[in-house]
Amino acid sequence: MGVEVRVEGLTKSFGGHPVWADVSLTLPAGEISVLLGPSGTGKSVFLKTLIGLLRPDRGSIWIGDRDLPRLSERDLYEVRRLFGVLFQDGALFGSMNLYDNVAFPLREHTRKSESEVRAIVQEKLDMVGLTGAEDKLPGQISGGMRKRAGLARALVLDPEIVLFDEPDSGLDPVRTAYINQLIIDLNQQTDATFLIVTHDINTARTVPDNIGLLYHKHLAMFGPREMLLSSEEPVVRQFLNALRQGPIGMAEEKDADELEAEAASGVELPPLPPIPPQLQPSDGGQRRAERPAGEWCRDNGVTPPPGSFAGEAVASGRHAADTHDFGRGSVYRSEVGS
Ligand SMILES: Nc1ncnc2c1ncn2[C@@H]1O[C@H](COP(=O)(O)OP(=O)(O)OP(=O)(O)O)[C@@H](O)[C@H]1O
Repeated sequence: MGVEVRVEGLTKSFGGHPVWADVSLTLPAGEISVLLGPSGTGKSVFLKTLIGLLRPDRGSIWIGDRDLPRLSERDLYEVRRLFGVLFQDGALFGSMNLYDNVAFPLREHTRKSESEVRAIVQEKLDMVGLTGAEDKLPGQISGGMRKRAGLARALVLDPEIVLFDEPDSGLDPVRTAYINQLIIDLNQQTDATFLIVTHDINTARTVPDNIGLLYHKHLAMFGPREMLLSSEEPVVRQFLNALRQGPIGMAEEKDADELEAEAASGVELPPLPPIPPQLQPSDGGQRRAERPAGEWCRDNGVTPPPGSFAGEAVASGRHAADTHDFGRGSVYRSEVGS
């Protein structure tokens, strides 16, 4: 079972230049969260700070009663074992085959016998669909396979928190769809707490339980997926819908003249697109963290964008027979139409 990570007032700068300041958020135990933000807003720095590779200027990272930035090197080493990290390029050793790459953390950090190591490595390779590829070298396989091998290695010590640094970078849309499905399935199987840094809007819209957006040196918003996908907040709306209109410009923030010109031009923002269904585990089961479609909007009195949840009863076989859920979708459709 994953653990909650509570970040309070986290601030990081390099040479007096702030990357971000006063970031506070909670990664709920066992849930999938996505962190978005324009290039250079410090998403990778945030991941590195979470695992203690970078020290923040101020603030706390609570895991249970332990505040990571305040731990001694020795205690930090212990806490790091709670984390599994999928680095952008998989960070595999080029001279080792996949088996030895995945076995590496077990041989390095545990005293397991080679037969125990073998059982665990086979299990993890199977989880990511790489059974049979044990003898391949990283250079002999595709980028998508390298990501999956990196993921098997990130999971080998049964982490409670898994960090993904751009799991979709360099992948084509089909491979990205596969890796997204794998992330959902692994979350179902492990119940670990997942944090994904990505630029892929489709991933952000369909995979996570929560979304956060870093912008202009602070956390613009963090919350349940439906909250951000129904938000009218300009920067959230612009980013999650990949629009040119809004406060984010080519170099990060538009200046006052650009914004004024945009307002004067009378360009109307397109309406918010429907909230798409969240990806479901491929075995037809349920993730522990999963919430019924539309629940957040309903509980918070938010009318979702027109067309939201309309396909839910069809998209997920599980809900098809659930007339209550289907009824809820219908209510939204009629509310929206009225
Ligand atoms: N070790 C470091 N020393 C000094 N500056 C750094 C260091 N690491 C990162 N930075 C700076 O911090 C800022 C944020 O970088 P980071 O790589 O975290 O952004 P990002 O949001 O992950 O970007 P991208 O989406 O392009 O990957 C950048 O301006 C970068 O140059």
